[in-house]
Amino acid sequence: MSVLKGALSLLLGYYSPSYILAVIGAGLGAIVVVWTTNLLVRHAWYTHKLSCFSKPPTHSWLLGHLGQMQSTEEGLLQVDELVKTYKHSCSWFFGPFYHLVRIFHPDFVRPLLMAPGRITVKDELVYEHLRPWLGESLLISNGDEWSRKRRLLTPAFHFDILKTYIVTFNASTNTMHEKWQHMILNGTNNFEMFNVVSLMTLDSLLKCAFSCNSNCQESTSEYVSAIVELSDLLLERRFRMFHHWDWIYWKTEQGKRFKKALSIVHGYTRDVVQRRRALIRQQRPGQFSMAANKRKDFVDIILSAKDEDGHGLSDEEILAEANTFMFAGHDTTASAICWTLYNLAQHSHYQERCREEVMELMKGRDGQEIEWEDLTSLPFTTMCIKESLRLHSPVQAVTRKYTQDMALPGNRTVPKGAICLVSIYGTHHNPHVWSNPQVFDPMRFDSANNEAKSSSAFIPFSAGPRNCIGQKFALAELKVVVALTLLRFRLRTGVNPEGGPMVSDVFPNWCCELKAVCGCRSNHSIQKENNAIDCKHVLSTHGDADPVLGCFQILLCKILQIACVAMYS
Ligand code: HEM
Repeated sequence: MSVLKGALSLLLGYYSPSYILAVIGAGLGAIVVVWTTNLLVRHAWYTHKLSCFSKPPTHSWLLGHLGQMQSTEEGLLQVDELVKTYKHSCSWFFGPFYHLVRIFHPDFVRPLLMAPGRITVKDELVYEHLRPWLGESLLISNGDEWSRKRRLLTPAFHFDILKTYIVTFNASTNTMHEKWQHMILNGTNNFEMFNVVSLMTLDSLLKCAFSCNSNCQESTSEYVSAIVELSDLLLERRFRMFHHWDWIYWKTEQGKRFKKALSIVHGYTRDVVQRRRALIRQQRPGQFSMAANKRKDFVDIILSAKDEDGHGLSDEEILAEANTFMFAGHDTTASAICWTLYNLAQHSHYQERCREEVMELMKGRDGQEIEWEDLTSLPFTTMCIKESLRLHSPVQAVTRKYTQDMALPGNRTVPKGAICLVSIYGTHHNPHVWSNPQVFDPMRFDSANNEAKSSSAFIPFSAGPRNCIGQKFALAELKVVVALTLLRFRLRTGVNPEGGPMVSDVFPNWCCELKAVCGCRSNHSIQKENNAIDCKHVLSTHGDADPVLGCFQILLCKILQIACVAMYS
């Protein structure tokens, strides 16, 4: 500061203030001119390079499609129109700043998603806001750092580990169903299903990640509330233009709330990791099995992971991965569960067929526990889950950049550095790929059907080296929750108590009429006509109860997509 003052007084001794101001003004002007020229040259370069892609009409040559992409339901309907017109891809630009290629056909998706991890980069525009929460985690990192982490984390999602989580999925679902049951018995027949299911998936993840019984489904947990708050705030930030700049965001009320929730979440995870690390230090070398009677959780496994050189992850890295596990796993799975239940409520014949499949599986068993081996014995239910993931994919798009030019069919090239937006929603709704794409038809996934055969046509978990590491975890949980729900409850779309449309095409606020189904098949029959049930048992483990009609509202608009926004889908 004193140097600056000294220089200023020296200058003032030689030159008049107006002369100095003029020089500063000229300097600033020159910077603006250089910056603008650079921007316009870059804009012209990308416009030229991307001319091999069709371009939907723009507002102007400079502003392009700015303001045309919407983050709402209309935005998704717009994608439906886009895929009808452009078949596989098109180029977009937001002013002279961002140029992107939107991809929605398997032939174009494949080369991009299957490209080696070392040339694939997650672009900052979409993923940067996750960094304060997730740090340099698997989801965000790139290049060698990403491939080292992927190698170290893959064992945590091995079948042998996932098998042990099935008990947890059953237990968390039972807790949720007990809640539904109590609500029905207490005459509360309207509730928002997404929040309830979301708490259930958080409950499961906390048990699988940290062996933590948070009881978050029954009582409020500071940690879980903070995660929900962070998810909501992230979504909100995407839609407020000025909040994209950190130096503005951290000064806003939302930014302060974000920081507060962040300190709760990080404090909790750090505490778990440090305590577990201390426990390992206390044990003799080679003794790392935690306690023989304790099931290994996610933190145990990543604490013991070592690369070829014998190096493991640091505490900060483990913290980042544990936070990512919670972030990436809860809303996505909750959304997939809710959509599946919604689609089955809409199509009672499919619902009944799934229920019969589950009941057949459970025939003659004492309890109502779905086991690991059962997951392959629910073929039709699995087809319904997959069809839900196609029609309503929880993550609607992923974005990528590449460190080299990428060749696409028809002699097209995506220049290095351009943003590629792979629209999962667009690919799943593309009429050139799927016949009657808006129709819920589980038979598409019948093994005799060729429609879903192209692996890049069905990509709810993305594909290639950077696909979802948690997909088998998610599918296992989905099957357990859907199977147990159908075993115990009958779902039917009901009447919206607030009036207005029952359901919209993309993000439904739907009301579900809920009836209990008797689980103890051996003693009771279930009358199928008119959804009436003549059995007094509801959950065989929870005593007698009158099956009461229930109605609850589901709000799915709040789905937080992993690191991608509907805005770009
Ligand atoms: C139905 C549920 C789920 C869906 C639809 C889903 C979807 C996806 C998608 C589309 C990606 C790619 C994101 C991108 O490229 O930007 C992804 C990545 C990822 N997912 Fe999932 N996911 C689900 C559940 C889970 C669960 C349960 C976990 C963890 C327990 C998880 C952990 C991850 C991680 C760590 C990545 C980053 C992988 C990498 O970059 O190497 N996901 N997920």
